[in-house]
This record gives sequence, C-alpha cells and structure tokens, in this order.
Amino acid sequence: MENVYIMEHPLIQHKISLLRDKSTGTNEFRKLIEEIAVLMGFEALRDLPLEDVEVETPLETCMTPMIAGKKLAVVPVLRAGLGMVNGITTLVPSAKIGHIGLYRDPETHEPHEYYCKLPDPIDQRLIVVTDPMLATGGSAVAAVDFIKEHGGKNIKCMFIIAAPEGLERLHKAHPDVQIYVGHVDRELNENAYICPGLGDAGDRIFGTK
Ligand SMILES: O=P(O)(O)OC[C@H]1O[C@H](OP(=O)(O)OP(=O)(O)O)[C@H](O)[C@@H]1O
Ligand SMILES: O=c1cc[nH]c(=O)[nH]1
Ligand SMILES: [Mg+2]
Repeated sequence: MENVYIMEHPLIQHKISLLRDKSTGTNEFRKLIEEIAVLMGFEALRDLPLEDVEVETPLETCMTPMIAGKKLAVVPVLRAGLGMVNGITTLVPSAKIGHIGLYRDPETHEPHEYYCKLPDPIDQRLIVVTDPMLATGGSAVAAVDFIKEHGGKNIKCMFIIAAPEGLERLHKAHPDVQIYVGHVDRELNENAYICPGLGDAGDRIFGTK
C-alpha cells in the first residue's frame, strides 16, 4: 500500500515484544513506548527538509545542512498517544504540540471527542499524529478528519501496533496521509481489541483499569 510503512527494525520489534508481555509494569511500559517513538520518529522524519547554512568550524567556514524552519506539530490522540510525545520531541525539541481527546465507546467502539486544541495556523506545518494503537481505525480517521478541517495538509500518523482492518480503513479514508506502523497484528476480537496486541495501551501507560 502506497504511503504505508511497516517498521522492520529489530530494535523496534524487540521492544514491541516487551510491551506485549503482561508482566511488564507501568514504569517500563511507559519507557518502552517512548523509546519506540524515538526509533519510529527517526524513520518517519527522514524526509524533513534541509537547508544549507554557513557554519564556522575551527578550520574554515563551510555551508552545511540543517533542518529548514521549525514547522513540526506533534498531535497525540489522548490518552495513549501522549506516551509517544516525548519520543518525538527528543528528536525535534522545538515542535509544537496539539491534543485530540477521543475515547472509544465500550459498546459501539465509536470514538467520542472530548478535547481538541491544535497549534494555529497549522496549514504550513508537518503534523505527526501519535497513538500506540490502530484498532478499528475509527479514532484515527476522526483525528485526521479534525486536523484537515482545521487546515492541516501534510500529515503523518504513527502507530506502534495496528490491526489490518484499521490500517485499511485509515488508508482508504485518507490515502494522502503517510502511515507508520511498528507491527501489524493478526485481527480484532469481538470487543475490538487487537490480538495478540498488548491490551489497553492507555491503561498500561497511566496505570489505570
Ligand atoms: O482504532 P480504534 O478502534 O478507534 O481504537 C484505537 C483507540 O483506542 C485507544 O484509545 P481509548 O479509546 O482506549 O482511549 P484511552 O487512550 O484514553 O485509553 C487507542 O489509544 C486509540 O486511540
Ligand atoms: O487493543 C486495543 C484496541 C484499542 N485500544 C487499545 O488500547 N488496545
Ligand atoms: Mg484505552
């Protein structure tokens, strides 16, 4: 699928396996989510634009590339997406941060919006949406719809684990959006949880039930 990138790096795969383990506690889980976000961000940001600037080395003056402008916005889908934000800002410390608050109704599995705030204006920024889980795809489609309604054009989405159904739904709804996924799992169960998955990412990051 065009615009869909599945990460194959062994460090990402290893850390995802640790996340899956139900005996991994909150503290380690949180650290792993952040570390995976760094590794995925490193790959997802490989097309950041560069411009040559003049730098004086101890020996001479040279033209050398630096990131052009400061035009990144990280937009976590609350709550679980918050766990990935520090990973991205480790790479791009000057990024602005937006928030999209969504929770899935436990019966219908439809996303419900409860808080949204984006940097304004957003149309000239590269927007990186973070959420560890892409299940039915309902939340991700709603998040990208919202960003586009507010003028966002250049959008990348990062998920640590995706279900095939959600990946297809998001790609169909927003074929222009680049989607980065750590691993595509087997299927969704009857409660729309990803199998084998890692359980409820938000609960495991924040220590709730
Ligand atoms: O693809 P979908 O079927 O929409 O499911 C994925 C969404 O579900 C989870 O959030 P949840 O609703 O559990 O909220 P939380 O992060 O506050 O726990 C997850 O972090 C995604 O946002
Ligand atoms: O498996 C799943 C599905 C949705 N949200 C999660 O946190 N985990
Ligand atoms: Mg949750």
